[in-house]
Amino acid sequence: MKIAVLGAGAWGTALAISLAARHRVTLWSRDSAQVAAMAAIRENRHYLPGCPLPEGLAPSADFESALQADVALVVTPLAGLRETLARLARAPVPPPFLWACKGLEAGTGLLPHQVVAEVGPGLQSGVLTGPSFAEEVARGLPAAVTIAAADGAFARDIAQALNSERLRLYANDDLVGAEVGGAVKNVLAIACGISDGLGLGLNARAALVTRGLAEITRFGLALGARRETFMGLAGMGDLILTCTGDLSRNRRVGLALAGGDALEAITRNLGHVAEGVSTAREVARRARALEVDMPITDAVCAVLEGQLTPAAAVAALMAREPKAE
Ligand SMILES: NC(=O)C1=CN([C@@H]2O[C@H](COP(=O)(O)OP(=O)(O)OC[C@H]3O[C@@H](n4cnc5c(N)ncnc54)[C@H](O)[C@@H]3O)[C@@H](O)[C@H]2O)C=CC1
Ligand SMILES: O=C(CO)COP(=O)(O)O
Repeated sequence: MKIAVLGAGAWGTALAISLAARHRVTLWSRDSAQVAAMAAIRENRHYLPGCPLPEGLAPSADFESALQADVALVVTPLAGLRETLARLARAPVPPPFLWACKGLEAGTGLLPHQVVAEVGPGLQSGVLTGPSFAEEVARGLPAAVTIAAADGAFARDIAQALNSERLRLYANDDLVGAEVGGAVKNVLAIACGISDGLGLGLNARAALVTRGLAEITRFGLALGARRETFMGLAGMGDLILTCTGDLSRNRRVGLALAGGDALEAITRNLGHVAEGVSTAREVARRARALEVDMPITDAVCAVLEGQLTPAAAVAALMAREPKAE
């Protein structure tokens, strides 16, 4: 197959490396200097250092040529999804596509498939999501993720076509559930980073992961998701990975907040996107409108907005009235 990966950050590069073992892959970046450097040194030194680009992977700054493919993967941060899709939709023959960004769009609070419905209507598409740190996928370590699409047959076909012995792909037709799992786990990873950074222990972390899953589930059900999706890779799988794995940028944001660093400096020094930072506010806003109770998300928002210190946010969570589980 010919595959276009649109977006050459850590995750786009890792997916391109993994897929290039069996397919011809073009890795598009909007930054032509980055493309020239990747072509010369066969490595994406800023976003994924130490992971060689294999032969079947061609870096490119030519969006239109890259799109002459059987399938495209949009792997920009969520903030770039709308403009990238608008360009894709203008192609003479737009290919079917997957997006791999996680979150709710800043300002609109839309899930990615709702952005897709506004800019890329009528095209076959779905989300690729689940527990998958870029560095591990690029090194060829085993991972399993989900492709979810409203059209379950499309999800199954594309999962079959892209599946490999390194990256196992499951299919799902619960698009909303898959997206909610991937979006909200980043907010909860910030919470776990805060808790671990404050030295609150393993019991506290297990409580946050478990009650966090309850928040994800309540929010997802209110948006029309299926409960069982949250027990799968896109739900519990990604939540556990991101809340406990130090490769997570969102978790690292929480750790640094607990250490007293300012949010602006943390995100500047990270060198990568941490989607939970902007998604937290959007989840809290939509949850309020839906009358869904999300106390951990609210506490993360209060810390991110500087209304509470990390320690005060934990104290506020623990001071809540006992309730039925
Ligand atoms: N890194 C990981 O392990 C994983 C990341 N993701 C998700 O994938 C998405 C991308 O993440 P990363 O690649 O890790 O981010 P990153 O911060 O490593 O790289 C982002 C890349 O996107 C480019 N970019 C930014 N805005 C753009 C735009 N408007 N148009 C085109 N390119 C643009 C940047 O120049 C950069 O190359 C995020 O939504 C993230 O949550 C999902 C699974 C795993
Ligand atoms: O989504 C991810 C793993 O599945 C990556 O998480 P971070 O963006 O927190 O690094």
